[in-house]
Parts: sequence; structure tokens; C-alpha cells
Amino acid sequence: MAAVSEKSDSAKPNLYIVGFMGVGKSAIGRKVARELRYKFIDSDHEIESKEGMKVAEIFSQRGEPAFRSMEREFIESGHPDGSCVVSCGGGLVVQEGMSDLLKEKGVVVCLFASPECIIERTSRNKNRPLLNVDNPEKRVRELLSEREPIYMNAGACITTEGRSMPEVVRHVIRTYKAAARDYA
Ligand SMILES: Nc1ncnc2c1ncn2[C@@H]1O[C@H](COP(=O)(O)OP(=O)(O)OP(=O)(O)O)[C@@H](O)[C@H]1O
Ligand SMILES: O=C(O)C1=C[C@@H](O)[C@@H](O)[C@H](O)C1
Ligand SMILES: [Mg+2]
Repeated sequence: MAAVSEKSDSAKPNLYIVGFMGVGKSAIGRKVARELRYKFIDSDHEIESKEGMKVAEIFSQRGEPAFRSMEREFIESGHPDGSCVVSCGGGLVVQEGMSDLLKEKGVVVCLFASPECIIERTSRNKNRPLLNVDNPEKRVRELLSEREPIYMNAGACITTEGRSMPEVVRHVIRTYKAAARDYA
């Protein structure tokens, strides 16, 4: 895990990017961090390097609840408190109390896309254990409808569908800068 930063970093609030699998949190977060000159952190990657296992292996060998505890620990104490763009795993914000915790820690932006777009994007690789089922389309629709109210209340919502990546990056940065000005 990344070391917890010096206090001076907290002058620039972290940006937390949340949303469903495949909406583009990792792809967009990396580019946003580069433009803001912030550190880029991806919760899935941080957990994988700490555990020495892929997310899918953590799910199959330790179980989903253990993975959720790792996500909580990462948010509570496993990353710097400022000047970072944190792309969160798709289910991280869904856990009880996590949405409020992220809002305390920084600015939260939620990316979204339609189920059709998500299905198309997530079909390109098999790294998402929750979608390694006989009917991933049905699973995407079920999970999305369960989680939608949480995502919608997590932070400013920005669509990644029908927009180029640079366009999404611009929207995210504009939203972050406006919210960061008001951030205590
Ligand atoms: N306009 C767009 N915005 C974001 N991503 C896009 C866009 N167009 C195409 N993509 C592609 O969609 C994919 C999104 O995958 P990505 O891994 O970033 O999703 P994620 O939200 O991090 O998923 P997970 O929750 O599983 O980590 C990437 O391959 C990205 O290149
Ligand atoms: O939406 C989810 O619950 C997940 C999303 C991925 O980013 C990984 O964190 C994992 O595959 C679980
Ligand atoms: Mg990701």
C-alpha cells in the first residue's frame, strides 16, 4: 500500500472516483491524475500488490467479505490524505458507511454508463470475478439496479458514454476543481 502522506498534502483534497465496473474509473483516473499532477492510486491494484494476488484470486481463495475488509482498510488508513486521484473498485462505495467516509476524505465523483455500454466494455477481459458467471449481462443489470441508488448519491455524476476520454477527463477536472474550492 502507499505510505500515508505528510500533512501538507491535505491542502489539496483527494479525488475519489467511484461507479460500477467498466464505467472507466481506472482509465479516466490515471489521465486525470496526470493532468492535475497528483499521485494516481487504484484501490484494486493497491490491494493486489499488498496481497500478492489478483482480485479474482482474493475472491476465490479468501472470499468477498475479506476483500471488502481490505478495501475498507485501504480507505481508512492505507493511502495518502491529499493530492491523490483514487480510482475505487466498483463495489467499494457500496459498503455500509463508505460513501460518507469518502465524502469526509475528499471530493467524490461518480462515473456512469448504460448497462449496454458496461456489458460491452467489461466483456473485453475476465478480471472481474463478479461477472465470471454464465450470464454476465443479467448479473450486470441485477447489480446495477441494486447499487444505483448508492452510486447516484455518492457524488457528482458524470457520464462516460458517448464522450471521448479527453472530454470525460475535462468534465471530471472541472467538477473536482469547483468542489475543491469549497472543500474545508
Ligand atoms: N469515454 C470513455 N470513458 C471511459 N472509459 C472508456 C471510454 N471509452 C472507452 N473506454 C474504455 O472502457 C474501459 C473501462 O475500463 P476501466 O478498467 O477503466 O473501468 P473501471 O471503472 O475501472 O472498472 P472496475 O470497477 O472493474 O475497476 C477501458 O478499457 C477504457 O479504455
Ligand atoms: O463492482 C465490484 O464489486 C468489483 C469491482 C472491481 O473493481 C473489483 O474491485 C472487484 O472485481 C469487485
Ligand atoms: Mg478499475
